[in-house]
This record gives sequence, C-alpha cells and structure tokens, in this order.
Amino acid sequence: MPLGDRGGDKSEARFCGVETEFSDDMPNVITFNLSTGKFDFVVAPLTDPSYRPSLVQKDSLGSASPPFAGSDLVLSPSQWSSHVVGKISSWIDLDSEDETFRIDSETTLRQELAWASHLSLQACLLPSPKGTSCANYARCVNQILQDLSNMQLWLRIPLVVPDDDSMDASSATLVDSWETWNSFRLMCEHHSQLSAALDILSTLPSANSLGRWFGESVRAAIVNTDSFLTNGRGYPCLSKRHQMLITRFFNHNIQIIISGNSGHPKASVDANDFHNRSVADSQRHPLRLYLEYVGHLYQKMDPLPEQERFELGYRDYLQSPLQPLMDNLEARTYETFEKDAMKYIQYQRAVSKAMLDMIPDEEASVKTIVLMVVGAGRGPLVRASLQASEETGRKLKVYAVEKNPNAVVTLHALVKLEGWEDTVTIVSSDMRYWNAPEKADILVSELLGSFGDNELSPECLDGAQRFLKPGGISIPSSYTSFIQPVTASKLYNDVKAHKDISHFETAYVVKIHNAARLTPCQSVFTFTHPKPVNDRESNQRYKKLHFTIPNDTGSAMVHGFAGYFDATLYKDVHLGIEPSTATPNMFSWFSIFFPLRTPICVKPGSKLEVDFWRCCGPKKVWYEWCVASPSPSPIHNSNGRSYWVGL
Ligand SMILES: C[S@@+](CC[C@H](N)C(=O)[O-])C[C@H]1O[C@@H](n2cnc3c(N)ncnc32)[C@H](O)[C@@H]1O
Repeated sequence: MPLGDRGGDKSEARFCGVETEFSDDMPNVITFNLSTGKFDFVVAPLTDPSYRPSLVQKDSLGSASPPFAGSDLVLSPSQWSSHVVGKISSWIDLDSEDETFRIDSETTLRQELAWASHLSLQACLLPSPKGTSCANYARCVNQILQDLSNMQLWLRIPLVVPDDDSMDASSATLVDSWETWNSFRLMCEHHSQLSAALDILSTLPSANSLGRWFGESVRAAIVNTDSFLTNGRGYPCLSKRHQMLITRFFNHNIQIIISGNSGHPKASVDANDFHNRSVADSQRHPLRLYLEYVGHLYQKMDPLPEQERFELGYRDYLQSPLQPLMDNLEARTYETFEKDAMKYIQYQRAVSKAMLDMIPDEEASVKTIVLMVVGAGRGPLVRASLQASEETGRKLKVYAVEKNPNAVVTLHALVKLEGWEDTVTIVSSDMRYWNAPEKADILVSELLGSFGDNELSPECLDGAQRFLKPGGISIPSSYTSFIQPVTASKLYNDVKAHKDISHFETAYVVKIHNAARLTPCQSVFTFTHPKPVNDRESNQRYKKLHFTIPNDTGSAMVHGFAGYFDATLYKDVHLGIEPSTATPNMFSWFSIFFPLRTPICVKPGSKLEVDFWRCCGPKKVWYEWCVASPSPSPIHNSNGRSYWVGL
C-alpha cells in the first residue's frame, strides 16, 4: 500500500520498501513484509549468500549444475515484478585481486541478473564497489546493460564513507562516495538504466554535497534504522536534517527502503525470526514503526500548490522554444499566457507608473497619451494598459499591433465586445515594417523568451523604436539573461537518447526539477530599450563567465546550463524567473537548458570558465556556447547549424 496519496493524483503516491535477508521461502517473505508489515516491496537476495560458483559440484558431463536460486513458480509473475527488487549478492567483488573470487563474483553477477531478468523484476540492487577500483565491476555491468530488457540497475552508494586511512577517529575525514558513483557511471557511459541507491546513515554530508545528488539519477534511498533517534516515548524518529532529506526524496520521486534491525525500545521484536513468530507478533512487523514514521513524514508534507500540480507533467520534459516571430502562436498557447494574472499585474503597475511620470495631475484632463502595444496577441496587455489608465486617471489612445492574423481576429472581437472602439485601433502588421500614422509616448511589449532575448525582442523593438517619440518610454525598458551550471543527468540522458549532435546543440525550454544548481546565476546579455539615439550597437553579444564551485560541494558533474531572464518593466517594477529574484506566482516561463555534448567534472573550489555568444545573421539569430576551463569543450552550435531563431 503506498504511503498515501495525499489527495493528489497517482503520480503523487510514494512507495516504501524493506531490505530483507535471504530466505528460500519467498511467499512467506512477501506475506510477512507486505501483509503484516504493510511495506510496498521487498529488496530481497535471490541467491543463498553461501553460494559460490567455484564450489558447485560439476556433473558427470563437466558442466556446473544449478540450482543457484529457487523456482520462479513460488510467486506469480506480477508478484515478482511489482513486489520484489532483486538484491545481488553483497559478497561479490569484481575487482578482487584473488582471481578465483573475482571470477566467482563475475559469474554470480551475471547469473543473478539473468535470473532477475527472467523474473521480469523492475530493478536490482547492485552492491557498492569495494575498494578504490571498480573498473572490472563497471565493465561487466556495462556489458550486461548492452542487452538488458528494461530492468533498472541501482548501484548501492553509501552517502558518506569514513576514511579507513585516517589516523584516528577524531580526525576522520569522509571519502566522497560521489566519486565512486561518478567513475562507475562514466565507465558505463551514463547508461540510462543505471542509477544510484543511496545508503543513508546517521551522519549526513554538507547541504551542498547532498544537493548534488538531486541532479543525479537516484532511484532509491536506503534508510538504515541506525540513522533513527529515539524520542522521549521510546519511538524511532529522525533528526531535522534527516527529515528534510527524506521530504526532498519524496519530492524527487526517490523510493525509500528501510533497512537494518529494530533498535528502538518501542520497536524491538526479533527482526529476523519471523518464521517462529507468535500470533501476537504476527500483527507486528519489527520495522513497522519505522515505516509508520516515514509515512507520517510524507503525510505532513505541504500539498503542492495547484499550479505546481498542473506542471507535474512538464517536470524535466524538454520542449523546443517557441518561435513567435517565424510561427504564429495557437489559441491554446495564448490561453496559457492569459491565465498568468501575475504577469499582467506587473505590466499594469509599470504602465501606471510610467503614465503618472509622463503627465502631472494638473494636465491629466487635457493631455492624451499615445500607447502602442506591439505584439498584442489576443489583447491582455491592451486590457492591462486601459486598466492603468482608469487607475491613474490619464487619458489614453491605444494602437494594438499584431502580426499574427489569427490573433487579430480575436482582437477585433474583443474590442467590439468591450466597447473599446473609440480608444483602441487594431493594426495587423509586423512592427518592424509598419508605417505608424503618429508616434508613441509609450511602447508596451512582451516578446520575451525564457532567456530574455531568445524570441528576438531586441530585433523587433529596434523596428518599433522608429515610431517611439524622443524621450518616449519602452516597457520593458531592459532585460538580462542569466545562466548557472547544473547537474541534470535526466536532461542529459534525454538529449543523448536522440543519438545526434544537433540535439546537444539546441536550447530547450524545460521545467527543471531533478537538477542540482551548482553555483549562483551570473548575468549574460542585457538589452536596453529604447536604444540611445545614433546608437549603432548591434544585437550581437559575447560574454565570458567565471563560476566558482563552492568548497563544500565536493566534485560535481556539469551537464549543461540552466538559463533565465529578468526584465525591468519600468523603474522598480520587474518581472522575471531568475531564481533569486523570480516574480512569485508567475508561470508563463519555464527555464531554458543549454546542454553540453560531454559533461564536465568540476572540483570543489575550482573555476569553471564558460563562453556564450549571441550571433546575428540576415535571416536568423543563434547562440553558441562552450566551456574553456577546466577542460575545453567543442564550441556548440557553430554558425547556428543545429539551433537558431528565424527573423
Ligand atoms: C509572447 S506573445 C505575447 C502576446 C500578448 N501580448 C500577451 O501578453 O499575451 C508575443 C506576441 O507578439 C507577436 N509578435 C511577435 N513578433 C512580432 C512582430 N515583429 N510584429 C508584430 N507582432 C509580433 C506574436 O505574434 C505574439 O502574438
């Protein structure tokens, strides 16, 4: 039974499993842990831990004779696949210097994974690599991954490992287990069926170090009962940091597995001897209180706000950015924009302030402001401007300029419906080529993409500036793009799945969720409107950025860059998605993601040097990007060969 659906949809249900010892009575393991214990699944060894291939008697024909496992008939196929995660024998060491042991380990790994595949298990837990080298282990797993059905392999990784070499306990340093994971998955070429299962003990690393894992492919967190504290009434509970970590796992769809013995006064019934349990004990599973506690943490999480719930399906889903200049937007795209009340509230504030600055109170009844909404869509900025006029008592004449003929149809209907005929003139034209009958005091536009200028607002507004009076106001008055390096293995793997370079040289609009933001953002390109008179500055840009990886993060993988924008609409009224200043409750823009063809590993405290270009040609605008240090990457999207925005 899931930990509860908290009233949300099915995608919000979370499951909790339990790690068990080997038993040759699988039906009993299932009944005890799922019926008595109320766990959702077991992580159970498939083979007797004393089994060693080299010790198996050869038959008269010289071939090794199994069985190395019990019969598949003891559970139904659906029980195997829904309720059992196979636990590969933990004794195996594929990098052992003892050759017999190493070969036994290889044989066992292959046999057990083949058996798990035969049972159609959804996942198998691989033991942590032992020692410092894992090359042979990774080689065997990589071979198996090449033709594995769709079973997932979870590599067990302890979140922290005390360094055995340190001189004494007080000076004990922690070995960064991320490095082990990183070596292993690099050797397996970031295979999408290989993930990490993190072992959680009582010690936790720094927040930045932990944060990295949320950009990695982590499927499970194995919470050892040793990491629980005992509350005043003798019940198991977790420290605040552990609680926050578990909540974060829930938020990232990471399954929880309880492991270990019950060591708390209120929880202790002999954990292992469930064959001989009494009738009273049959009502009790030794780890029941731990499960209940985890369930309680899940239940007390704040419900997702409605908008977040709506956006669940978009999490980490790569989309091509809109091309509103080259293409005509569809009705449903306009509808989505128009639902974003916060965006129009900010525009109305900005227009009101600009109007008040432009016309003093004493002239309000005699002067009329000419305001042009350029790229009016179906009219929400026209409405916001008229509301600003009402709010400030300033008289207004509006031109609504729109190049999408379909949106113009709706604009006409809107003007008629609202009785705005005397105030609003609709112009069906591209603002870059329109011959305006008079000049504007205020130009209002929203031509912004997730990266600010990526929907060609600069080029469009250059055209529109011809009909802005000297001293006139543009809303927005400026916008700036931002980037930050991210670990985002899911995004990287989704790009990689296309198996071509061009997808790696494309920027994607995406609601980034499973990612670790490795440093604060830095600004990239700024555009200001109107451009100063006689400013012949082109819209090409080049920026070199230096990011410093925090010292306490540990090493991390950079899969690409998350991009955002912030726009100054007018004076102190801004609108944007840059995380540190993002406009609350605004949902019109997801972030943008610039991938890297080869992820780059960065060390704590090191510098990451990144170059970004905005390039302009007669027919298109495009970005190029690269990493210069610590190791140079190819320049992505040279000449806009893979991704560009049409003029
Ligand atoms: C992002 S939408 C915003 C629409 C509307 N202002 C809103 O806030 O819902 C941008 C609009 O500008 C229009 N547009 C883009 N470039 C334009 C151009 N050069 N001339 C006129 N309209 C343009 C698009 O067709 C689209 O309707």
